[in-house]
Amino acid sequence: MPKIKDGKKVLIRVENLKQYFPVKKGTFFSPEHLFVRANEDITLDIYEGETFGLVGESGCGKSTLGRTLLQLYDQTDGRTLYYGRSIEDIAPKYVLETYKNLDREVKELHQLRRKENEDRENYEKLADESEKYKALEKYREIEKKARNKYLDIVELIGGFLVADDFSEISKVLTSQYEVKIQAKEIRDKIRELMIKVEEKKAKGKSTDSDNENIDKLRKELENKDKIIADYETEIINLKTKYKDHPDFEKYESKRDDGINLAKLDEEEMRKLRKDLQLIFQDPYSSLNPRLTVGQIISEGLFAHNMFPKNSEQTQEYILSTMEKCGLAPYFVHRYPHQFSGGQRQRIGIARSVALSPKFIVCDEAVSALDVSIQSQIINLLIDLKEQENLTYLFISHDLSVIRYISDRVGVMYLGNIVELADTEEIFENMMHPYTEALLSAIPTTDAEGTKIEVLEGDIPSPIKPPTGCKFHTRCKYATEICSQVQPQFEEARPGHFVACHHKLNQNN
Ligand SMILES: Nc1ncnc2c1ncn2[C@@H]1O[C@H](COP(=O)(O)OP(=O)(O)OP(=O)(O)O)[C@@H](O)[C@H]1O
Repeated sequence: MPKIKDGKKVLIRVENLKQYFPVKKGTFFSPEHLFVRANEDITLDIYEGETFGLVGESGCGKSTLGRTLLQLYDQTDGRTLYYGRSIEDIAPKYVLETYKNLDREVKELHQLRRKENEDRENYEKLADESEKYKALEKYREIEKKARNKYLDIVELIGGFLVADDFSEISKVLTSQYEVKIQAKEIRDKIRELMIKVEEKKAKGKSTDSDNENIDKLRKELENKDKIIADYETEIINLKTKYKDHPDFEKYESKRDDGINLAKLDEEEMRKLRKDLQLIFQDPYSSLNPRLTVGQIISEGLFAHNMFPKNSEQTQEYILSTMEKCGLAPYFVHRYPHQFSGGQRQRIGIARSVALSPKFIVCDEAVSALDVSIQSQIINLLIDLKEQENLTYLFISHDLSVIRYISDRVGVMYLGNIVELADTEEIFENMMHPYTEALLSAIPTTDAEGTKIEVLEGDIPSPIKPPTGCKFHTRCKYATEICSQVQPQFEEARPGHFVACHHKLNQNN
């Protein structure tokens, strides 16, 4: 069940996301362990069916964010929740671990809460401004850690969090979940066998034994579902024990069935790969030159057991996907080198779309193409989004493309999203000085002779970024506080988020 916010379904929720890359510096005898802080403290929701545009100067961390959401990197910290499938469907093991170790998990949460309180009191006591700023940063770090831990637990157990003793709760939740994992494995097996049956049918082979196996598995599955329902009754009964606690409802309402992508193991993530796709900038390097178009598109279909090999049904599906992406049917046996850049990008798109994904990261997907071809590919992406109910994270340094395609836009600077709002709101009523500078740097025809403002100064190093607001070294509005305190990313107007001590256009 997808999460609903402001009447819209959330597909991906990112909270306090961090992605650091280690770099070694220093001398041989005293190596200094440093990190490129490519993404820092990113919090955002991506809604089902929207195109979320991401802009910012080169190296600010756009690609890293796209790839981290897809878990192509092991994220350093934070939560990435996916609502496109149910927990039941994937039955990830991390849920079982949480249920099994509830007691320990909740103890860790209490420890973090104590530390958070200590750090807050310490911060409130300090008089010296500079020390106070440092203490505030420290307190905010621990506050985030405690919050993430709290959500990791409460989203899975809800009102049970009020309990003093978790042994009974842990036992019943673990027992039920173990059966859910078994049920999920049976469902996977049935799906695999059904594909096998289709393949055998296409070759004219007998499928009797497979059909028998499928029937057996279906019966087994029915049994498992009954056991799950029995445990559910037990869980409901157990809840009555805690229902009168004053905090029960508060915690119960925090239940959430988003899949925490960062906690999935490789095999679980592999199953979700078909949902979460990436379209690259360079169509040349992303296609295997030794495979024909048909093979390129079918590779994923077979890997994910979506279609039987050698069947007419599969061929028809491949041809219809090609047609949707503007590729003629006779291209099916051709190799990538026989196509132009735009056509190759269409092949890359067809390969992704064939998997019926839910979310696609388009990383500079049109940047390598001629301008005339760019608009064809952008329009193809828009059409596909409507037809297939897709959701895009559209990364581009080209502001006019972003404005054209995006429903909402996030502006990144040195690893942080500094502003986020509806597209027109960003372009007409930007509140962050960086957005203002970025937008005024758009090359425009300067007919009235107005000065075109270009962002001055080099981008600071993401290894040792400036303290406080990272943009303060280049910001014309910066004051003392900007160099000391990192501004909070807050909702300044409905749906308009910004992290700045001196927000622009506040009265618009
Ligand atoms: N795998 C990696 N290992 C180490 N550092 C990396 C890695 N990937 C990216 N970085 C660094 O992280 C920072 C953000 O890079 P990223 O490619 O995400 O930026 P970008 O905004 O997409 O830039 P561009 O528009 O130039 O692609 C850069 O400093 C980059 O050098």
